[in-house]
Amino acid sequence: MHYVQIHKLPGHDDVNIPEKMSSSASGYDLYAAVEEAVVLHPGERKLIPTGIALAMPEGLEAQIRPRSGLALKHGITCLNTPGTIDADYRGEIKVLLINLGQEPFAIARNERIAQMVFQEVPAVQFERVEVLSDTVRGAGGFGHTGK
Ligand SMILES: O=c1ccn([C@H]2C[C@H](O)[C@@H](COP(=O)(O)OP(=O)(O)OP(=O)(O)O)O2)c(=O)[nH]1
Ligand SMILES: [Mg+2]
Repeated sequence: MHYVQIHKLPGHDDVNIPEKMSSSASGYDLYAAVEEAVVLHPGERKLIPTGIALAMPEGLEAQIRPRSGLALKHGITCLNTPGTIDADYRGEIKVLLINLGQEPFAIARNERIAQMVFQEVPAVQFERVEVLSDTVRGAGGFGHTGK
């Protein structure tokens, strides 16, 4: 179990903190902390506040991912998916939504707009070499193994 500190930003006491909607869900749903309903017109993108900030242990990150229901029914997704929340970020978590659908989409306060998944992130140290080890794949990629 990892302990993550959560801070509710002033004026957002009424906004729910991220929540799992089933006991083994991967994602904690994020709630919109918009003051009043925000409309995303087709093709439009907007940064939606969540009213929360986190302090997680070093070695973790949080990913902001779309909700599939919003994507399927309304064409609403995260433009930068998965969004990266760094362990040392202390600002408000925001969600960059885009409307890829054909109809305007309204986001109300306390509506679930995306989900946040925590991941362990290994630290690496680069070791510069002149030659890399051989593999069967080698430099083949981008469809090299067939359709
Ligand atoms: O969907 C997102 C993505 C990022 N962030 C915040 C937390 C993250 O730690 C910070 C920086 O994100 P990122 O590294 O993706 O953006 P950048 O364009 O590289 O900005 P920076 O130069 O600040 O790292 O912005 C969010 O709140 N929501
Ligand atoms: Mg960055």
